[in-house]
Amino acid sequence: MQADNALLNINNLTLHYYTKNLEISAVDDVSIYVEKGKVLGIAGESGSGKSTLAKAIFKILPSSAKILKGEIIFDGKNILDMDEKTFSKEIRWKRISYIPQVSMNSLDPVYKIKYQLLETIFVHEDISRAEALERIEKLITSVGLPLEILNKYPHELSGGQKQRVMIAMALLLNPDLVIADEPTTALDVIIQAQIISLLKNIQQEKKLSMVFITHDLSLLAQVSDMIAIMYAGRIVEFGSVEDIYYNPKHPYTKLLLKSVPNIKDRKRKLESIPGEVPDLANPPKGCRFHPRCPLAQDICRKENPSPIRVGPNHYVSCFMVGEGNA
Ligand SMILES: Nc1ncnc2c1ncn2[C@@H]1O[C@H](COP(=O)(O)OP(=O)(O)OP(=O)(O)O)[C@@H](O)[C@H]1O
Repeated sequence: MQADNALLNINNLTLHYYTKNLEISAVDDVSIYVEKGKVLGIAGESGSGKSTLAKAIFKILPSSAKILKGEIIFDGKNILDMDEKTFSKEIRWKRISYIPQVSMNSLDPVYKIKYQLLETIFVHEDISRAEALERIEKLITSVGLPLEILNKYPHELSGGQKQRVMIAMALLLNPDLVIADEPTTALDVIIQAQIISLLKNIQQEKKLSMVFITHDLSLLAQVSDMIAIMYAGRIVEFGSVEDIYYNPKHPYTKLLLKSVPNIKDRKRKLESIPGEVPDLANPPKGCRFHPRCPLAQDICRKENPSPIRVGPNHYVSCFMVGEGNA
């Protein structure tokens, strides 16, 4: 699965967490790509491995995570082969940046915002303080914040303001790829809408590539060009926004769409997906969705379906696709 214009290619990535007594299969044989200047949205229920995937791309996985297989090719180089020193000097923040979940409290509580932003610039660039400050002030204004916040401590800011600071931080060194990991979860709906439209405007203006992670499928239609649907550590469907919304093929994607409110069709009854997300310390054999799948057959209980190409950029991992069912 490759695109001519891809900036990021993840190929067959498989990683496990090792805890005291458990081996958790958090990401299994994942292959996806992000094209230059495009947004890849990744959706899936809680615990499906979305954040783990984001952390793998930014190389901030905890030491309990081990990559067992696969590659993450960024601009032609496998970043998994890069040592930490090279990655932090050449790639992290400079070429790939990261907007974490609001709850991650990524700002240092003891420093004013200005110093945290200055520090990020000075670690990577040899420019004067005046030049750095000028860039910071421009960015803070462009993310809709007043300049006064530069002299404040993180605890003096609201959740929405902190997230705007994180967006400014992510753009500080002009990266090519931004990974946004549930950037608006925990914010109220109005602030959430403002942050999403800010991110989308910046992405288009700067022609950024972006990975946008959420469990909220209705958000993804607004921001994405391509969408990957993740289930229990695997990508079950990958395609353009139109493919996923108007021509979904995987039974899980179809059920997930039915569980999302639709503004145009308020009368439609929302359906919840029966059953539970599997325990990744002991995932089901075969297709991991088979215990909840209305179409499951014997083969689904035994074998793991590989992605099948069903359109120019549309892939589905399901044995029942092409069987007249999906
Ligand atoms: N540090 C860790 N140690 C052990 N297991 C972990 C760790 N982090 C995540 N996991 C497990 O890996 C699996 C994938 O988790 P992950 O957080 O990547 O999913 P997610 O889709 O991002 O969920 P959410 O939307 O709730 O953030 C889960 O089973 C989770 O319990």
